Amino acid sequence: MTFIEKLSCAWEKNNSLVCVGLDPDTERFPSSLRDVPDAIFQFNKAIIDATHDLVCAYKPQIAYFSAESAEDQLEKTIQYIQTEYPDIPVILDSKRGDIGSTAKKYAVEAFERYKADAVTINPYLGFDSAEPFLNYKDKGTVLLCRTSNRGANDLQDLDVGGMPLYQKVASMITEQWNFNKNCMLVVGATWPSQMSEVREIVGDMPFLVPGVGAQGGDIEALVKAGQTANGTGLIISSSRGVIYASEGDNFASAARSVVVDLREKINLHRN
Ligand SMILES: O=C(O)c1cc(=O)[nH]c(=O)n1[C@@H]1O[C@H](COP(=O)(O)O)[C@@H](O)[C@H]1O
Repeated sequence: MTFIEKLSCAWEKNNSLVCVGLDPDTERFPSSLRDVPDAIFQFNKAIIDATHDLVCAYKPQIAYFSAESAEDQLEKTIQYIQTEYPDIPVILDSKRGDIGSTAKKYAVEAFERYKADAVTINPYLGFDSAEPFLNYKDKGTVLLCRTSNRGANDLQDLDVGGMPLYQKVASMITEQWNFNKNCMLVVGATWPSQMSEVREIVGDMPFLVPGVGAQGGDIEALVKAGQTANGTGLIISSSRGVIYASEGDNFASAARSVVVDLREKINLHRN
């Protein structure tokens, strides 16, 4: 099964466009997890067990693991999802981007070491930097297009021959990079009008949409701007707003409540 097929099944099975971002910051863990040797894995496991029937994907962010020398707990987290909840795809957020020879190794890291179903990458080194990822036909490659942060417009809006750079990125990926139909784009929830412009360019290509919750993206606006005709096409990701809904021992049940609410708010505006 390809990544896109797995994602489509998860959208349908859980009636959900919600992705939970796993950005485990040990300083925000409840005191009961403070001196536990595999605390990061235990934290993630509790969040995953509490939300697996409500989501279409999980997105672990690699920096939260590597900063703590805890790559083994990233491997364990991905393996746990794939064993216990094999219908839910895992998007590794590592935003890699380098010359082809190095990119090959990054692709091996994402798809063979971590066995992620999809990975985020940075397209700004051009096609040869993305190709090693795109050649994994059954895996997904998520390319930065219009990021959610305030500084997104510093470079991504620059005029490149009559159109902003993010639109050029969107059309180049659609026309030239998507030969295995495994590309997706990051389009931040905080930019609904840019999101509808990108949707016009790319047809039904799925968007990874970070920026709801802690970054304040407007759910109604983004769903209306980004969904496809059949009410899907979006992987709407929230990390801090979900996983730190409570910093006490009830963090997992608090996370579940937030995801229930988020899924409902999103579904209200789907076609
Ligand atoms: O690729 C991403 O996931 C990403 C792209 C983007 O434009 N903005 C963005 O916030 N992200 C990631 O999405 C997550 C957002 O976290 P919260 O703001 O806590 O929901 C972080 O892991 C970011 O690294």
